[in-house]
Amino acid sequence: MPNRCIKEGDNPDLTKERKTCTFDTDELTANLYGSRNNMERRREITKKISADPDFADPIPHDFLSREKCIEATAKKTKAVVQRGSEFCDVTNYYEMLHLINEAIGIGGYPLALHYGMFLPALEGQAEKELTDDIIPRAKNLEVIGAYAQTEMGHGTNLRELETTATYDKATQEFIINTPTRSAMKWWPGNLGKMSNYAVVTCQLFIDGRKIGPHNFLVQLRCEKTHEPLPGIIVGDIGPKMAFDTNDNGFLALDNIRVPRKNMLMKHAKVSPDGVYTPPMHAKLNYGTMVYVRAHMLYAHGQFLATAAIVATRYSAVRRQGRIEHGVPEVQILDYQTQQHRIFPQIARAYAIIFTYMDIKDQYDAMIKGIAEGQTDLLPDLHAITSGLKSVVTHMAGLGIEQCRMACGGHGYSDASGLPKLYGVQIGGCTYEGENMVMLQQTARYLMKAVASALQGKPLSHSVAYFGKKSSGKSRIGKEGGDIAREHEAMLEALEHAACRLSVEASQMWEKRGRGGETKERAWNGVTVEMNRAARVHTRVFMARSFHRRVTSSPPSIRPVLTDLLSLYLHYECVDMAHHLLEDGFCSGEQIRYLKSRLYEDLTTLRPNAVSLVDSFDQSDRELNSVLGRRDGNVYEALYQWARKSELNYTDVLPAVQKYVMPMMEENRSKL
Ligand SMILES: CCCCCCCC/C=C\C/C=C/C(=O)SCCNC(=O)CCNC(=O)[C@H](O)C(C)(C)COP(=O)(O)OP(=O)(O)OC[C@H]1O[C@@H](n2cnc3c(N)ncnc32)[C@H](O)[C@@H]1OP(=O)(O)O
Ligand SMILES: Cc1cc2nc3c(=O)[nH]c(=O)nc-3n(C[C@H](O)[C@H](O)[C@H](O)COP(=O)(O)OP(=O)(O)OC[C@H]3O[C@@H](n4cnc5c(N)ncnc54)[C@H](O)[C@@H]3O)c2cc1C
Repeated sequence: MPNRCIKEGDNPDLTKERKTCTFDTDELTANLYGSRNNMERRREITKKISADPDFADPIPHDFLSREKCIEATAKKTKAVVQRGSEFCDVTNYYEMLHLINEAIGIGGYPLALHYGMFLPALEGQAEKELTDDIIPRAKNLEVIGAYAQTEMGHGTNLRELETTATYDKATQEFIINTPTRSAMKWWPGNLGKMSNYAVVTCQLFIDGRKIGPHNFLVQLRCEKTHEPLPGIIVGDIGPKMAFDTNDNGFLALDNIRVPRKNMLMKHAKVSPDGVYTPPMHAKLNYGTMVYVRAHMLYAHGQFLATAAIVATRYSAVRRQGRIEHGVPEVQILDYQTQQHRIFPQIARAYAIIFTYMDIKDQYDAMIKGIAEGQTDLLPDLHAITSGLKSVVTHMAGLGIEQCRMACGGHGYSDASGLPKLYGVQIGGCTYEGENMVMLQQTARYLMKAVASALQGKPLSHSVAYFGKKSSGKSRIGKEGGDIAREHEAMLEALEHAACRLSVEASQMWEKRGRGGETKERAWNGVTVEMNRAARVHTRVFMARSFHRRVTSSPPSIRPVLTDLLSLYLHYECVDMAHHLLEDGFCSGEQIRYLKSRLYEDLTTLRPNAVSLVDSFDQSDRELNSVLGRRDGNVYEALYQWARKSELNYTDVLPAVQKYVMPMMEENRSKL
């Protein structure tokens, strides 16, 4: 079967892997990106960018200072903006996303938050009077914006943000102020140096009454000189774990006046005479976060895919050790432990991307509903995206780390691309709401679902399975080799576990309440269990999404996807075996059966492993990894990469000349 990656001059082990492919890689790629046309468009963009001198990196960013990286990235950003339409349809979200990944990379760029949050906030929350003015200018990049919500002292607990916006009826303006050091905005991406505007989240005060967090458009810098405006202190928060090319910033505002229309008033409003009208749903002001949580699933699925590509290809190329005496050294991909480390990451990357597709459909339906005055889809979507954001970022982080370690010593080198990838990706556990906090949002929703299920009330989409009657005993291992029924048995077992954990957490919560604790204190005594239930529920949602996509996939790729789904479900069930065993729903024998099936899956997938990762269709530019390169010619490339280290510009380093050589000389002369 064709694997389109095969080319002459490639590492022979990789070519051999590609020849064992049992499916058409292009079919799978097209399925993953929605259509053949989308796949072709991605490839055209890659080809054009790779050949364009404006996007060439004579020195890899690994060897540049942060300032030099930012300069190189800003230059490329300008080229993308000015010449974007030469490469792609700039109005197409996915084409633009691909263009930016190819042209710039993942470490941040001056417009990341402008496009990722500033514009979405204005489009989703501002009303016409404001949008008519600012959105065309923002889209035209006459101005650049950030989303400034988090403060030094508060990020999670939005209710306690300290920045104030006080309405002045006399002038019909808001006065925006940073009252304390801890009230300084801290962390917002692209706020420090790039943006001249920001959407700033403030506590709204009218007539001395605190109303709660609302968003305001504030100009930060002069449009001509880019100098901060009077009363505004703004800068970069300094080096951090990754996102080197993003100027995450700080901001203090000294009683800055903005006109009334600068409040984002699509949902909540303040009239000229200071009358406040609440939004039709209390949390519509938090809509930008729901948007990002939904869309970041795609990015994190792709991050995990990158790591899986690197680890799989490298493991096919690297030969070390023997499985039996007297035979040549084996590809490390033949070790069962290596397969067990890497293959679940391949499956999880597919699962995350497929889940994103479902969530995107739900998100679009929710937005349509809001436009028609209905918010009924919001609570379910908020609950499931809070859980998915948390589970996916954590899963992807663990997966990338496994892939990095699976590359041995070279995985520790920046040449692999994996340390940087991990640094960027793992930020997702924190931003858009710290994971432990967001899981509690899901858990709250589960508690309501438990109550509804007990009362026989209707259940919404993500928790509909709470209404199913459990069979009491799992059917795992009893389906006589019928793979579709085996999949269903595993899904049923996971649903049973999620439902049981939710009910038990609810009972623990109630029990503490009956013991005299307030609801809130009792909640804090059971949050570990609450979050556990939320995680399992979220993993059920992902498993169902994956299952749905596989069973509806074209017949040509369904067999390989079914193998991948088998591995995914067996792995998930073994990973959550304790939840399946705890109440006797599954027996020890059934868990042993799942493990043996998982080991069979590793062997089944082995011939298709490289082709499955090739199907993610990430280019060498996107991978940015010497170990993961498509042609597999790793060792020569590794040496050429190291030669570019600034330590190798001279054979004798100035530091050695200045300190180390004299020290050795002194020691020699002492003898
Ligand atoms: C587009 C592509 C994406 C690319 C990604 C670009 C990468 C760039 C990298 C980084 C960007 C990072 C940006 C940021 O981090 S911006 C800052 C993000 N900050 C947060 O996420 C803060 C997290 N905190 C919160 O969201 C909230 O404070 C809270 C939800 C934790 C708690 O809020 P609170 O007001 O205290 O509410 P309650 O818990 O009491 O809940 C009340 C009620 O409201 C419901 N609810 C809460 N939030 C929402 C929501 N967003 N939508 C709908 N409903 C919501 C909640 O469920 C409760 O419901 P109830 O039980 O029925 O009462
Ligand atoms: C790379 C990056 C980019 C960012 N970009 C932006 C941006 O563009 N705009 C912006 O406004 N912000 C941005 N942020 C800030 C980010 O949104 C916050 O850091 C994040 O929401 C977490 O909030 P926090 O820092 O207040 O964490 P904290 O809430 O202080 O978390 C610290 C610990 O306390 C725990 N904790 C806190 N509350 C609870 C609770 N109720 N129950 C149990 N445990 C709790 C947490 O679980 C965690 O373990 C960014 C952050 C990063 C790292």
